[in-house]
Amino acid sequence: MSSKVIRVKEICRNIIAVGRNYAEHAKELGNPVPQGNPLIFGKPVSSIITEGSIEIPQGWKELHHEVELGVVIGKSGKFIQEEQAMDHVLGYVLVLDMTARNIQDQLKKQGHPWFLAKGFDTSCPISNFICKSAVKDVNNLNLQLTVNGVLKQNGNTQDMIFKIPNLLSYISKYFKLEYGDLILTGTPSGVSAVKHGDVIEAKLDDLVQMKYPVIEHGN
Ligand SMILES: O=C(O)/C=C/C(=O)CC(=O)C(=O)O
Ligand SMILES: [Mg+2]
Repeated sequence: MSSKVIRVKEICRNIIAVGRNYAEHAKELGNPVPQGNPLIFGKPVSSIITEGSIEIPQGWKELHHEVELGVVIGKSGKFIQEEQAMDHVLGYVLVLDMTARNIQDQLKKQGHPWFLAKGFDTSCPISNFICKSAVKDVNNLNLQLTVNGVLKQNGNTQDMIFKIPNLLSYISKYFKLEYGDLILTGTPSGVSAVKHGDVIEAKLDDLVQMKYPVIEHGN
């Protein structure tokens, strides 16, 4: 499998995202750290981009970057046991869970879903695929993100509250995981707003890096 190029955008049929999975990020937004079960939400597959620009819808003011480890499912499964969960992983991608924070805050106040704030076109830029066998320890991967060369996020997967086997086991109780599905595992602290003309660069250890310019419609 390692020699095969996997195009995640072409095989992905469902994106399931985890929120508040790093305590420092939950705290920086004034949110409680999840107790018991992970916080789950969705993004549409149409939000994935693999090249081009992140496009801010016209007039949106507070678009935050969230760098995250994405897990790509290789084997379908329902009610996956934690002990077998890693057998269902094909590999990984680096992901930006772009989030319109002010819109998310309004939606939260109204008790509405976050879908608009997190699911608009271009809100899920991803890197090239990384084969599972290329990753020595998925629980010790550095996630870094810069905006215009300035370091904003610098986290490590060792700080995830819910680790990958736990997440896959929990999610698969309610959603049958299929080949190509993408699981976003949450962002470390340091999220901040970007604007037209900014350039976001992110890297996952020395495994992969990616670069996305930001544009706003109407500029
Ligand atoms: O609850 C909030 O205000 C915000 C939560 C998130 O955006 C969660 C994430 O997407 C994350 O932690 O990565
Ligand atoms: Mg996120």
